[in-house]
Amino acid sequence: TACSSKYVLSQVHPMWQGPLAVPGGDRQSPVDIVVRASVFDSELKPLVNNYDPDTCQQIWNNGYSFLVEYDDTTDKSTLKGGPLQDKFRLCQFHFHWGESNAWGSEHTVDRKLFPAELHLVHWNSDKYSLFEEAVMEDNGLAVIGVFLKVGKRHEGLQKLVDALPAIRHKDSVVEFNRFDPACLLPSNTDDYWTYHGSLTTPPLTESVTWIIMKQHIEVSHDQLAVFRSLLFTSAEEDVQKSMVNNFRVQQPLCGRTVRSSFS
Ligand SMILES: N/C(=N\S(N)(=O)=O)N1CCCC1
Ligand SMILES: [Zn+2]
Repeated sequence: TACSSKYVLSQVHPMWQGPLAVPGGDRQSPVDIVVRASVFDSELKPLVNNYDPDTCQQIWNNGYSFLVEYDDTTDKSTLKGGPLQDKFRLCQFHFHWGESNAWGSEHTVDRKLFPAELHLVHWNSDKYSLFEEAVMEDNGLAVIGVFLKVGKRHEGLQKLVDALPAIRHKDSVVEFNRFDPACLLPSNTDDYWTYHGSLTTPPLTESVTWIIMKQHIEVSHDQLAVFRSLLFTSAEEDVQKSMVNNFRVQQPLCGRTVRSSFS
């Protein structure tokens, strides 16, 4: 099976040229969270997010998603608690979404797909001094996943949506300041699932402690439509391609246990 081979060839993904061999390959992401198979762990603590809006630096289109990047040269925007033993620094957040509201998330809950998923990427600053180091280590990264549903307009998201037309093309970047990513978290961050997995885009390294929020956030149809107005392609390319369906196919659990912080 895909779990036993030393090198698993991840599915040929339309966004990346050709199959990608992944070292190990038995703790890949994303996965389907089977609620009835998740194990309640009373040792799991509440998350402690401490984000400083002043560390927000820029928003840019990297040709796969759009990223909001934070200054991670000091411990100003941090995550600790939850399943984590160390302190982690926020370096960026980004989203994955579909061409329609029927799909778009990377993780699923009992096979339920959401129209989009937010990822807040942090790296272990107690153990490493750079993201590039941490990304290679099995306790190097922590990513918070939040599901998006279509409903009422998200006021906090609108500032970000208004910046997107300026970064329509791949490699475009604009300055973006004073954005507090905590406004994108659901009201309840005590209830989450957690498991050990990987990055869902290259380098696909198996260095991520995933923390998936049970409670989703709501954004409006129009806000999501602006995500879909972004392009995978740079301004120079003659064929423009809409940035949609930028999610990875689900990966085998390979015997991993998904724990829950709630019963
Ligand atoms: N794939 C990633 N994050 S994700 N989708 O696994 O959260 N990243 C690639 C390099 C920096 C973050
Ligand atoms: Zn992601």
